[in-house]
Amino acid sequence: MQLLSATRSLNSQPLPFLSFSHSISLPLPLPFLPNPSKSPHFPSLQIHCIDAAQPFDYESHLKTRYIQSTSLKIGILGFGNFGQFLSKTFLRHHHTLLAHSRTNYSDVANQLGVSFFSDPNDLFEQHPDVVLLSTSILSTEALLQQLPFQRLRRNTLFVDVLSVKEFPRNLFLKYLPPDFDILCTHPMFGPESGKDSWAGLPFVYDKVRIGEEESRVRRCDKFLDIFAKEGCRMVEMSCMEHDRYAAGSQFVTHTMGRVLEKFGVESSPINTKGYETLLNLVENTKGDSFDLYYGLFMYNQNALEQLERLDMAFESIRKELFGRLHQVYRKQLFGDQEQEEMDEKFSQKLLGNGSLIQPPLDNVRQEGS
Ligand SMILES: O=C(O)C(=O)C[C@]1(C(=O)O)C=C[C@@H](O)C=C1
Repeated sequence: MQLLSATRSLNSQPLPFLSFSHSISLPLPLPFLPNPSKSPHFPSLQIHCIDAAQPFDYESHLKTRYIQSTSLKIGILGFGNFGQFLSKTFLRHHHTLLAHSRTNYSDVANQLGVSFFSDPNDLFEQHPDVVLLSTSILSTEALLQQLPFQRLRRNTLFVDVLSVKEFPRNLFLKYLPPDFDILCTHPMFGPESGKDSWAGLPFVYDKVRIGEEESRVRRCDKFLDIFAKEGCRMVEMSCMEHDRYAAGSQFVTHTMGRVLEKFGVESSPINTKGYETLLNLVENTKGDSFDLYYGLFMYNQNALEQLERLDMAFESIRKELFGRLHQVYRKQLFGDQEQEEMDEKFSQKLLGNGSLIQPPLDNVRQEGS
């Protein structure tokens, strides 16, 4: 079947959804195109015929319609490393992005195809569907206190991607107008761990407050879909549960990374695989700001307990090591019988008050000398 298309000559726009092709004379009437000889608006319209152009155009038309129906206007507050990292993927999913940050990131934003606003008033006047907080944990409350919510549409969806969850949840509930929807999320990855792919990486979310209207439910789902389509492992859990798990995993990871950095691990010519893992851990933790680490500690109520557990675990390991060492010395000095008695006493002491028993090395040496 021969299908029709049209082009207009220089200085004019191509007609929407019509393709270019080679010219052939037209025996058919064209009810949907203006007659070039009669129309003053299309002075030099040329009519062309092509094969099989229409299905292609129809497809692209459908695609455009699909993108329009699934695309969101997302305003990102905080356009540092993490905000930029997320934007790249959001853009691939054809969402429209607006950004605001204290620092002027207009050049980076331009390069990415994101509209940058140095004033949040201007961004909010664009009426984003979603406002995404990608701020540091420490600056979040100060920012929320200053935002001109009145410039937004009445039921805007607020989302955060902070590494702690109860804290932003409570701030949202405190500062956002009651009509706004709230989705708290935590992508358990970042610019380093998610640089090649997000496939299989956990994405935690809690629909804290989503209105019942279909459009609001759909808007939230469209946002979550970005991560689902990237292959993330979608984990719905309460903010409280998240913080409990994250203190025992992410916070402990960052702590160990920082401890080892202070300790001064260095590559050697005979690195084991395990040691390389430690070196990588230090590298990864170094890449994250101390503000992030401090935020993980200060704004997750489970973090202190985990720090204390780490301390206790370290002491316990020391005790185990020095306990054995002590046994070896006693055995050398007093033989097996004495050793058995000592073993019993020693383990009772350990179990008793759990306090650290200093290795009696000096005593042993003195006794032996
Ligand atoms: O990939 C990175 O760059 C990260 O540091 C990601 C990392 C982490 O691994 O702790 C840091 C912050 C986010 O909350 C999630 C994960």
